[in-house]
Amino acid sequence: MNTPSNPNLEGWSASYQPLLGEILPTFLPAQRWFAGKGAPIEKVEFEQYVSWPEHSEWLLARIGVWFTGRSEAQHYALPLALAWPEDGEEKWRSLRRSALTKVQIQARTGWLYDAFAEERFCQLLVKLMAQNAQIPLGAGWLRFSATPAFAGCPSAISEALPVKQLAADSSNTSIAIGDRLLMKAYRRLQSGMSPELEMGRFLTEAGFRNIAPLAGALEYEDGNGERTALVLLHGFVANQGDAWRYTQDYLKRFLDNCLQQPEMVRKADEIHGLYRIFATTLGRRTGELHRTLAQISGDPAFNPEPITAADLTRWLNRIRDEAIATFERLAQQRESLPESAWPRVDRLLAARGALLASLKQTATLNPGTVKIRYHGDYHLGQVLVAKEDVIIIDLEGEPSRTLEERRDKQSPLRDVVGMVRSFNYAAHAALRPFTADRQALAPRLDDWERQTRAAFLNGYAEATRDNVGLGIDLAQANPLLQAFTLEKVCYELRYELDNRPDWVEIPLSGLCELLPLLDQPFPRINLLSSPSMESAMSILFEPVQFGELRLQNRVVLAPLTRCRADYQRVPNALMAAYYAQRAWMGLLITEATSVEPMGVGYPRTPGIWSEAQVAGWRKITDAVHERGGIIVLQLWHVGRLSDPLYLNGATPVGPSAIAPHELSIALLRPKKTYGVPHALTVPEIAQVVAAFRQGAQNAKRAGFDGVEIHGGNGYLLDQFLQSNANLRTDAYGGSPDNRARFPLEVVDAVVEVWGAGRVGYHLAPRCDFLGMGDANPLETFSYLVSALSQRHLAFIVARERAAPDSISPKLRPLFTGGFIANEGYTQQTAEQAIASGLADAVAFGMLSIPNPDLVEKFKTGITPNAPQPETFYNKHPYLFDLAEPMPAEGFYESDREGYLSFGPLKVSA
Ligand SMILES: Nc1ncnc2c1ncn2[C@@H]1O[C@H](COP(=O)(O)OP(=O)(O)O)[C@@H](O)[C@H]1O
Ligand SMILES: O=P(O)(O)O[C@H]1O[C@H](CO)[C@@H](O[C@H]2O[C@H](CO)[C@@H](O)[C@H](O)[C@H]2O)[C@H](O)[C@H]1O
Repeated sequence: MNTPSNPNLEGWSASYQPLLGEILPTFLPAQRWFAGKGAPIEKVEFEQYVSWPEHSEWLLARIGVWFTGRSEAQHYALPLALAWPEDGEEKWRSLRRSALTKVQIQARTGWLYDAFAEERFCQLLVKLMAQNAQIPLGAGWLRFSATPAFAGCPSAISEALPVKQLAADSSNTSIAIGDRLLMKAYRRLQSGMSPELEMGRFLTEAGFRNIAPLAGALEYEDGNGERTALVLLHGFVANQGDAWRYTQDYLKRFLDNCLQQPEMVRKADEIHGLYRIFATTLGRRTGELHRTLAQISGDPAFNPEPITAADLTRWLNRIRDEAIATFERLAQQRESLPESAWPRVDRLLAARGALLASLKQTATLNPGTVKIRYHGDYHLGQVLVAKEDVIIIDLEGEPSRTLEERRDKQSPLRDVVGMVRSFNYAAHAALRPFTADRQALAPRLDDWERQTRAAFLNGYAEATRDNVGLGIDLAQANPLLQAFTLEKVCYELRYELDNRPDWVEIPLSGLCELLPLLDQPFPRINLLSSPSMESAMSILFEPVQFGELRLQNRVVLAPLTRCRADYQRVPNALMAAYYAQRAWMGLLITEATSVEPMGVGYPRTPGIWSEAQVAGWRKITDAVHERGGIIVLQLWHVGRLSDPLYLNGATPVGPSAIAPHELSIALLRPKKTYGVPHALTVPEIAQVVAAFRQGAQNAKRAGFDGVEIHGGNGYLLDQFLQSNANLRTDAYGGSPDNRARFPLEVVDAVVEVWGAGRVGYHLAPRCDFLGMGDANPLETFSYLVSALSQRHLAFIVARERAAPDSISPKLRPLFTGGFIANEGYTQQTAEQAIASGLADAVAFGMLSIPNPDLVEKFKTGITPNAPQPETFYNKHPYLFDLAEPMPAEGFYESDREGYLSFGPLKVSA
């Protein structure tokens, strides 16, 4: 290490130790440009310095910073200068922000400060560039240079232009030299070709008009000829601020207006005209930037190249590694984040495996575009608004990456994704101050975001349409976009964890919005219809707690008989895929699952009495949990709704020996009516209760989050409850409390296993299912629901189409747990039901079958696919032919139809 030789600086050499030991370790982390925030500093050293010829009080220093537990140091440029009392009060005041410490030199007391705050120092740098000067430093040289663009600013050296440091909130230090030049001083030093210098030269030479022209540079060249950029000089662009500020100001005015003039709300589509013009221009200029960078110039560092399979694999591996590291950090820092962020953090951590797995599928897809040099850290803050146009600045790439990574050619879609994410950031940030009106304003910001995104993409498409390498239809879902979005949001999350922990909610919600996309044939994202903030604000998407179950949203999968298990009633991999696809729903209630062999009444419905069944279900619960979903098993006994065909020749059982009146056996052809059941004796009733208890225990071993007891739809518990099927005269028949005795015994047995907070109950108060009827439904169901409430069950599902004669509104106040409405609901009526207090959540049955992405469809406003009833219960010709051999996987290929495959999912703008 050099030692200072200049006599004027010798005096403060006494300050080195405190400077290195205390002052710099405190000063550095407070600087926005310091990249080592959060890591404990072990030591700081001067690595190189030179005092300036003719200016002995200026020192150009390179410092090294070492961190505890890390082998690699970071290097920074920190030119230093001294100020004395005789420099005057005004100068002292102006330097305050840049001061490091007071120094005592001989008899004088002065301040040591960052020399970029010194006007004459900056002016001298410009002058030396104009002279293409060279100054020896250590074994190398400081090399100053000017480009032809500098010639446009001759006055910059002939006049002593005023120097003004721009706001400190930046990765580097930017200094305006009059209104002619903009000097950007790099702080963190990385040796190698500077991407910003290289890009600036290329684009300036190519005559691209929407950047600030590169005018000059200062580089250090070491003894081996390796260069490090220290300062860049650009032409100054008169501007109205950067596009981030411009957008925030615009949105603040818009939101204020929305509150003051609510009638504007209705006209939201019409009112962003001017902003849309801006966004279109931004898109067009972005496209033109990429077009210029995609020109064949003869410079191998810039020539476009096709994207190869090896590129894709490399990129996706990097995205995966970064995502893993990001999730790791998220897990470590969870506790330090605001508590409101925890549910999202937990959901993401639970779903990380599925998110990462989705990348594998993307690897095989050829995007059909070229790879080129690109901006690399593209967001609204990187664009200056200049008159009616935009100027793109800061072409240095993501500061946290190595120079080589930043100079790598990539898909320009990365920039497109960067800007689209920035619109989302802008909407979230604009909403932050409006805490009291969030609910009302969020949909308005959604409108704005959607319109802005579409205008930007249209502008981009217009500028790149006829370019063979770039012209890609962004309205078409493109799986690479999802991978790049994942990459970008992970970057944002790391950035916010390091710099602005109170902003982490923005990338966290960005990541959560990617989760529902995993279920599509291969992960797809459509920039024109990606999930929005409005959705996040809809009441359907608010989390809710039912007992011990925490639902991420209020869209529940209704239990649906699908007849896809094997002939031994063992759940298979097909079923695992089906449930995993729907893991994004707030709660999955499985298809009805019989607790004992006497409780079955349909072909290929699953059971939960055998070990093979427990193992089959375990695969399903694992698949759902891997995606962060929660799933409860519906425990079932069909009672009299069966046939000896399913029961090894035995007679079905019921409360009384009466058949459902002339009712045909479901699915059986040729048609046949249900027979008269055997009336269960009291000891037999106890055996059925025991079978439910055992089923509940088995469900626990199969990894479920809870169970739902099937007490509706005309099955055994409902047969006991309703007066037209129960003619008993013992303790299980007669009054409502007697008829409810057996269902409640089942409840108590199941609660013993699970605790009430994880048990739900299914009922059908309309009494019109499968031969049911009650003399006084309101009295009967009120009794049962009150009894369930006293037992503190987590939830009930009331299957009853909403109509003037519904009794659900009367039952709802009797139950203190979660009330889930069901049958025939649409998104709109579901929202109304929840908003009016009629329900806490809504279970969707038929709509969930052809729409595994129902939550996403609701969020994006895409019309759900229509149900196809002919495929509900499996159209396989051997449905009833138990002797027919089944493939080892436990399902036929044709079982997929209407179950896992629905053709391409509809995606519309
Ligand atoms: N050529 C220019 N003309 C005028 N102002 C500029 C110019 N370049 C940058 N700026 C201003 O300096 C700020 C920081 O520039 P930028 O290159 O983004 O620095 P950083 O790399 O530190 O983020 C910009 O937001 C803008 O206000
Ligand atoms: O300082 P840089 O311009 O190099 O960029 C860094 O800081 C940005 C924050 O200022 C950060 O951008 C993120 O926040 C923006 C809003 O403040 C938002 O518009 C961007 O979309 C979001 O990525 C950027 O990522 C970081 O590199």
